[in-house]
Amino acid sequence: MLGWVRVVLLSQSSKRKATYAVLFAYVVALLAMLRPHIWQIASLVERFCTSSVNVRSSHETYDMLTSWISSRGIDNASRSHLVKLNTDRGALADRTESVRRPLKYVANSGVFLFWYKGRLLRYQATQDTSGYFKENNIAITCLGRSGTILKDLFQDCQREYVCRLGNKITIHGHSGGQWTDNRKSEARPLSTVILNQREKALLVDDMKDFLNPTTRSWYTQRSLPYRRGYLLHGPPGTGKSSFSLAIAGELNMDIYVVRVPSVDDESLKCLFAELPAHCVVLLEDIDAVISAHSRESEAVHSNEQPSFGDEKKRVTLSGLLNELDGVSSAEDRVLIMTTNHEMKLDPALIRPGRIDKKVSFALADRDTVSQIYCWVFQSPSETGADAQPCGTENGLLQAQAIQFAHQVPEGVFSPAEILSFLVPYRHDPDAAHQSVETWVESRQKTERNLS
Ligand SMILES: Nc1ncnc2c1ncn2[C@@H]1O[C@H](COP(=O)(O)OP(=O)(O)OP(=O)(O)O)[C@@H](O)[C@H]1O
Repeated sequence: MLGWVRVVLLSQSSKRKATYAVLFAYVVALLAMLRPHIWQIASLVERFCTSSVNVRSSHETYDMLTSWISSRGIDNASRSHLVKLNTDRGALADRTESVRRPLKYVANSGVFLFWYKGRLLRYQATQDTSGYFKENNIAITCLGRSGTILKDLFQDCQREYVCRLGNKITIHGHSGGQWTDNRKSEARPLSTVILNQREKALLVDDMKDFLNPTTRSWYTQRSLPYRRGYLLHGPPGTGKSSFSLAIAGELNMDIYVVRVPSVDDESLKCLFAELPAHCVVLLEDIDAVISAHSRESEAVHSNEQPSFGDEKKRVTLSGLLNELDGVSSAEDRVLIMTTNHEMKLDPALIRPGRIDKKVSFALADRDTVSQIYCWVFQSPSETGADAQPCGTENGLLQAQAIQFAHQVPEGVFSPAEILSFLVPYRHDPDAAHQSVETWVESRQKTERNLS
């Protein structure tokens, strides 16, 4: 700096030299005066002359941003990294046998600068701690009051991320009132969920029709709330959850799964407030909701006073209805509820408008058993996304499937039970035929002993 000043002064006339010297002295004096206030000035500049975008690690946008940053090695400059298993969809697809659990390094704390489209941006990673819960945050900041460059950056991150997703959907779980893990999973083909063909086609068409843009404007023109609810009911292991995940893949929508027994009104409210538009919401085991009536009768019939800490908070019917009917529900979401106990549901919960279509998932009949058989034993070339179990092209397999289905009593076993019997015999169908009768007898004997 001083060298530069010397060069400038030497090349000028003596009158100019004096002017520059005075100017330089003023600048130095001004800087010296401002020195004690340098942090206040920096914070004022930050407050009034910058724009920023924040992302939280519990949101998928965090994955989008960190993947974009890491793929360009921008965060190599950071000296503190968080190491995670890389569950990005692209990373899973690229995964080789030798790297079964690819690692991903994300800048964990600290600040660094990087260039994007000719502008200098700041990356700042911090960690928020509230109680036991820790969350990483990233703020991207640019100079200037317009955040357009940041929006461009996030659009780039999103484009790249969606490109890598391919055929995968994100399954969002939750911990209490916060969406936590977002598992990326290859969309399960609908053909692998075995259900009465006609019933399945009607249900899928209904959902697709609901999501059609013309349907949306039809609802809007008539001021009807644009939502549609489905109730999938039936015994455990009949494919209700599997169908919900498969339909999310078919509709190319992410799915948000709420385990109703593990939330209360407050956490349900937080979860619904964070739901995006255009997604599938799956409320599992909806019969765990308690109505005001059942609360009262529980209190009357219980002789024991609940001791301190015994009381487990649950979702109340009114709490759930508030969320279903509330402002945050009026988006193009497909709402699916599942239950093993349809008869226990309060009529208010399943009235038309909240539940528009009910579908029964039953224990396996002959047709279901033979479809499961074909699905297990058909060759890999026949198990593509559009493959139908028991396609007419494989006559021998069909005949064996029908024979097997006659060895299993109808309406007794769930598809999950039949699958669990067949899978160990997947390379030996003859052994499956020989063992099935003994298996049926032993299962029925166990059932009799239990009842
Ligand atoms: N109809 C079906 N078609 C294909 N697979 C099925 C079907 N039913 C069950 N399965 C298999 O059984 C397992 C359990 O199924 P799933 O969780 O979908 O049942 P569920 O009805 O949701 O059970 P629960 O009521 O206990 O939640 C899954 O691995 C699934 O692949």
